[in-house]
Amino acid sequence: MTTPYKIGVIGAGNIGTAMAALLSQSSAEVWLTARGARLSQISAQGVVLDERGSEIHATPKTAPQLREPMDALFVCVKSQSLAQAIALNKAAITPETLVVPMVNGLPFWFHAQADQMNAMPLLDPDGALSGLLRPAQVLGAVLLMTVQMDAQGRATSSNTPTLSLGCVSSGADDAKIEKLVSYLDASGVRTDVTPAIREKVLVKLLANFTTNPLSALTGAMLDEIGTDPALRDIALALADEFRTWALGEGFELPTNAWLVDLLQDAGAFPTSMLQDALAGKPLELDAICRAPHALAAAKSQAMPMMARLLEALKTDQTLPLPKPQVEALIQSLHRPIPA
Ligand SMILES: NC(=O)C1=CN([C@@H]2O[C@H](COP(=O)(O)OP(=O)(O)OC[C@H]3O[C@@H](n4cnc5c(N)ncnc54)[C@H](OP(=O)(O)O)[C@@H]3O)[C@@H](O)[C@H]2O)C=CC1
Ligand SMILES: CC(C)(CO)C(=O)C(=O)O
Repeated sequence: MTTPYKIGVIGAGNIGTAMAALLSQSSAEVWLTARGARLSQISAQGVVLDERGSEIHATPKTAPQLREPMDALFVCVKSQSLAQAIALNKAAITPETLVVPMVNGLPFWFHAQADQMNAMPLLDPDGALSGLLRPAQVLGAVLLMTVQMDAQGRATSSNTPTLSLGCVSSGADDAKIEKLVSYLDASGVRTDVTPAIREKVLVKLLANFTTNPLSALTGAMLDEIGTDPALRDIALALADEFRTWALGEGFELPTNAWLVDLLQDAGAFPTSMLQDALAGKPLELDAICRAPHALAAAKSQAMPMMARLLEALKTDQTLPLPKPQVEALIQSLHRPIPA
């Protein structure tokens, strides 16, 4: 008997549920981890993904944590839970396992080189990620997919999943990556392997940095941020700050005209951070906002607009803010920044 190709998916939220359902369409043995009531639910009923009207039902193997080595691991938790999730599932990770963190924001591996992770403090606070993972086994990922799960645990995806993968350092095993891509292809996940994964991450992060905290504070949808002059000015000031930092890192990012088109075309879509704010969940502020802000500060580049938004997000008020407070905030964000 041949040994099956084993893929672990950590976290049965929006993305993990969708990935487990899709990957179960290939011949891989798929494991999905969850906790509490969600673990009981997926163990009893499997997972369901509605992909633009066609339903995928799948019954991946389920567990609270993985206890055997995997060929590949997709880590589908929020960025602030990444280190803890990797540590909890370390039995699944051998030096041969490909590990794909599927999280938004600046990745912990962004400054990885050959055999050194050089992880960023805010993104790997206790060094767990650098301690457990070799740079050559980590694949950077940019996932273009919009998934939302209802109270019954049924996930709905409104677009065809598109995934860009890329090695984060030299020394990666191309044959292993090709094999993983063949399972993704068989799952209906359109995948490309790119040498420009850092640039792709920054292009997506440009959109997240400029819209996510602003939407969480104001409740604005993407098209509103792209259309309302007061909100758009704030978003474009944030884009200028982010673009300047990225240029210092060696990456030239798309223009403000590109960003405005993207926002206007997105329609009345709530950012992932606004969705979290509305659900009372913790926000991915470290990976999306604080880490770029801290890296810029380390190079003596101020990000005054982001600093003001982070200050506004420090309060323990319910988000989004009530309308009068939103108006006051927008006015204050338009005041000149003191020298
Ligand atoms: N939703 C989307 O359309 C998109 C999301 N992303 C990004 O993908 C990442 C995941 O997002 P999303 O799926 O929406 O987030 P969710 O909050 O829906 O899912 C995260 C899941 O991880 C679970 N989890 C956390 N820690 C563990 C653990 N140690 N063991 C098992 N499960 C754990 C959570 O469980 P519990 O509920 O128990 O905490 C939750 O079910 C984020 O970085 C997001 O920004 C990227 C593109 C699109
Ligand atoms: C839609 C987009 C690009 C907006 O920032 C996003 O990825 C998010 O909200 O997480």
